[in-house]
This record gives sequence, C-alpha cells and structure tokens, in this order.
Amino acid sequence: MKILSAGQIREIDAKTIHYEGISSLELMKHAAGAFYDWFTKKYTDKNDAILILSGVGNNGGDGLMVARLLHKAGYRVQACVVEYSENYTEDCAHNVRRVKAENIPFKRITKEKEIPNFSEYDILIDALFGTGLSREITGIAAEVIKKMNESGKTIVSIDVPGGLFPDKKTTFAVEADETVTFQIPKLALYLPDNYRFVGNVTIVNIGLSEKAIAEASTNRYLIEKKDIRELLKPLSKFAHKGTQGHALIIGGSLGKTGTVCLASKAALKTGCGLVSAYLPKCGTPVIQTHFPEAMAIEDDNSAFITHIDYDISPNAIGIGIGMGKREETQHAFYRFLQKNALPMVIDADGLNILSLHPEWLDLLPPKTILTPHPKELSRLIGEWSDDYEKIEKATAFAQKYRLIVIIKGAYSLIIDSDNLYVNDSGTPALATAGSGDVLTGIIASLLAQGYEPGHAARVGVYLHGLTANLTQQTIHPRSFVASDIIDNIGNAYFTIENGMIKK
Ligand SMILES: NC(=O)C1=CN([C@@H]2O[C@H](COP(=O)(O)OP(=O)(O)OC[C@H]3O[C@@H](n4cnc5c(N)ncnc54)[C@H](OP(=O)(O)O)[C@@H]3O)[C@@H](O)[C@H]2O)[C@H](O)CC1
Ligand SMILES: [K+]
Repeated sequence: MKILSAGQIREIDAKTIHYEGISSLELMKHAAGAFYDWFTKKYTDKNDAILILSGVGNNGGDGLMVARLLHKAGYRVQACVVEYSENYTEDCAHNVRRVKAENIPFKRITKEKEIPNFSEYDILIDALFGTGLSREITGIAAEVIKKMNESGKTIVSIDVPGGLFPDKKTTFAVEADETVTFQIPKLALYLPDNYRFVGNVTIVNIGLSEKAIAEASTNRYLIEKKDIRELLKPLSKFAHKGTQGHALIIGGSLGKTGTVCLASKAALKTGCGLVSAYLPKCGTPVIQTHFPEAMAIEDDNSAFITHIDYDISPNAIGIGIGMGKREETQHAFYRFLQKNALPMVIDADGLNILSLHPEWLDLLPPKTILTPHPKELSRLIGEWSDDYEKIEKATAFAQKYRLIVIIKGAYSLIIDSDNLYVNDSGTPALATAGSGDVLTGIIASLLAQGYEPGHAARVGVYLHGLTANLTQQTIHPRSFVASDIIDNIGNAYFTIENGMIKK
C-alpha cells in the first residue's frame, strides 16, 4: 500500500471528487462513517461521556459529523469547536449548523477559560487538525492539546493526531491512544519518535478513487498481507530437501550458542531443505541435543570462532549472531568476507565488527541484508537527530554499499535501493531475547530457497511479525519467548496463504 505525503493526499481528495462525481461533503460523510464504524465496534458503552474537539478545517468537519452520527446512535456526546482561526472550511461550517440544528450539546472555545473540564468525560475525540497542518501550533489550540495530554483520558484521533506533521519532525501534538487514519498511510504514523503521539494505528477505507491513488507516485510502501502472498514461492509437489535450498548459519561463542540454535531451527521451519550450523566446538553438543535436524560444523576452537572453513555448498548464509568480537573472530570474518559471494544476512556481532572496520563493507556481495536494531545502526551510520534523518542516512549508506538495510523496531523499516517499506505486523512481544536470531534464520532460509534478497527481507520481516500477532491469542505477551515465534512460523504461512486467521 502506498505511503503518501499530505500534498499527494490532498490531490487524491480533489481527484476523487472529480473522478467519482461526488461532493466534498459526501467524501467527508464516507470518512466520518468509516470512523464511526470503527469507533462503535471498539467503544460499545453508550454511557461513556464523549467529548469531541474539532478544529475549523475539514478534520474538524469530520469530527462534527462523527458527533452527529454518535448522537443519533444514542451516545452521550458534547461537541466543541476550538476556534483557533475564523477561516472555517465550508464543510466544517455546514456541520456546525447541522450540529446546532440537531440539538447536540455544542460549545465554541476561543479562550482558555472556555476549555471544558476533561475529567467529566471518558473519551476525547481529537478532530483539531488533520493533514492540513501547516505550522507549529500556538494559542488556544496549544492550550487545549496540553490539557488533553494531561487529562489521562482515552484519546482517539481522527486521521492524524492534532499537531502531527505527516511528513516532517513533530515536537508537540495530541498524544493519542488510537489513531484512525483515512485510507492512505502517512509515514509519520510509523516512526518511533512519534509513537507517543500516535498510539495504535488503524487504517479505514473511505472510498478514495483507486485511479487517483494509482496515479500518485511514491517509493514508500506499507507492507500488506496480499503483497507478501504474491511474493511467496509455490511449494512444488516434487520438492525434496535437495531442491529447497541449504542455509548455513554461522555464529555463537561460549555461553551464546543458543543464538545459532534458534536461527537454525527458524531457518528449517521457514522451509529450506537443509540447515548447517557453523559454531565453536562448545556449540556442537548444544545444537545436536536441542535440534537434531541441523548439521553442525565445528570450529577448531572450543569457545569462539577462529576461522570459517567448510566443505559444504550452501545456497545462503546467516552470520554474526552470538559470535562476539574477539580479534581471531574478526579475522575469520574478514577472510570469510573476502571469499564469500553467496546471498547473506548479517546481524548482531557481524554488524558490530563491520562498524569497527567500515572498509570491509566493500566486500559484501550486492544486496546483502543487514538487520541492525537502532543502536547497531548508529554504530554503522552515526547518530541522527530525528527519524527522518535516520532514514536519509540509512538510505545513503544502503545505496553506497548496495545493501538492503532492515531497521528493526516496533515497525521495522526495510530500505532497498530507493524504496522504503514499512512493516506493521508484530506486537511489542517481539522485543524478547532471541527474537533477532530467529529473524536471521528466517531470512537466511528464504535466501537459500532462492528468494530475491529484497523479497526475502520483506517476506521475512512480515512472517516474523505475524508470528507474534498469532501467538498473542494464546500466550500473554509477557510470557512470549523466541521459541514461540519459531513454533508459529507455519501458522504465519497459513495466515498469509489462506487469510485464515485475521491479523
Ligand atoms: N482525502 C482524505 O483523506 C479526506 C480527508 N478529510 C479530512 O480533511 C483533513 C484535512 O483537512 P484540511 O481542511 O485540509 O485541514 P485541517 O483540518 O487539517 O486543518 C485546518 C486548517 O488549519 C490551518 N492551520 C494549519 N496549521 C495551523 C496551525 N498550526 N495553527 C492554526 N491553524 C493552522 C490550515 O489553514 P491555513 O490556511 O491557516 O494554513 C488548515 O487548513 C484530513 O486530515 C481529513 O481529516 C475529508 O474529510 C475527507 C477526505
Ligand atoms: K486529528
């Protein structure tokens, strides 16, 4: 699904009105209706006192239309317009008149003392500003937002939290629990700096013209289940272990051989035919006991890797996890990079070693996948002042070395040449020890199965996230461990292929 800028969304808005021959008020009706449907499914108690805080633009118009729908359905509603400007849009002014005509409690707020006492309400709906935000918020709107954020009440934002710039850094905005955004994802909703403003994001369809959306060009996408379904390779009736690819997982050191076990098991569960694990001697009994399907190749050293030599012919490599950064291991890694031309995913200490020797990055085959978490990324590309700069720097880095970079996070970002993909499968439960090792194994497996690296990155990240969505139905997020991810890889495939279990 395309991620678009505020300007592009405005254009699609206008084109929809033109192409579909509908009025802007009708489009607003669709938007308000879609919000209303979502809201009434989630908040079913009609005794909840709901305060709707609208602005004077079309986002405010949406809010007032939502007030009318909720009032009609029997909810306890108080509508307000925070009059930060006298320039009401036509559709907002229309809805003010309708709210008054329908005898819905209504109030204008122009100064601080007119701000209602938020403690009298259960839910605050924010319709202050949407994608039309053009400057920092000051005056009465800022006062209202400050009080909303201090209220401790549930806040639900319409389209975007009021004050959130869709395309650039935000420092002050409504801190919503839920954001219900209209049809087109905005990048700002998925950036870690903005999580405190956005809360959970839900996308609802409002009937924008598909033709208009198709005409908008972008290189930013939100990954959808159907995209992943299209990327999945069909399982051949004649598949056997020799045709499904051979992944080699290289890593581990004394006390950290479990990383390789997790990655190897994840690789096999993701569908490659064979998995070998290269680890120091201490790892062999561990992997053979816990995971007999894997073949172990031992380093000469008992506690850490000192050379990476093997006489097998894998199709892809996953390297770096639990490996440590000892001098001998660094040299072994260097010699390995000098001769390796296979598709590869590098994580953890592999990344840390590369940040100590940036000149080695030139040795990586094009489209090698790096999977840093933010700290590992900063070691590779330096610090950034905000998420936008982070994306800019990571993109320049990925392009310079022709790499694919996966920035791990609540929403992982995949940078593949000019393109940015945002993944929204997954839950906070994924922030568990070993979760990254599992991702390495999943991606190595997909590479071994012949997936183009860009596809392996997207399918891998999506599958990995989906396992958490599935597991949370039976296991509490606090109790979630990396092995649960592995156990659910098969279910994640089912979900993608059949749409059996909804995300
Ligand atoms: N296609 C869709 O998704 C649809 C979206 N809808 C809704 O419309 C809003 C966008 O509405 P818009 O009228 O463009 O703008 P806002 O409501 O976000 O903002 C209102 C006006 O406020 C002014 N402004 C901007 N920043 C500030 C500020 N810091 N302080 C004071 N005033 C500010 C600005 O006007 P200016 O001329 O002063 O710049 C805005 O115009 C979208 O988010 C959806 O909720 C439709 O309902 C359906 C289709
Ligand atoms: K809003």
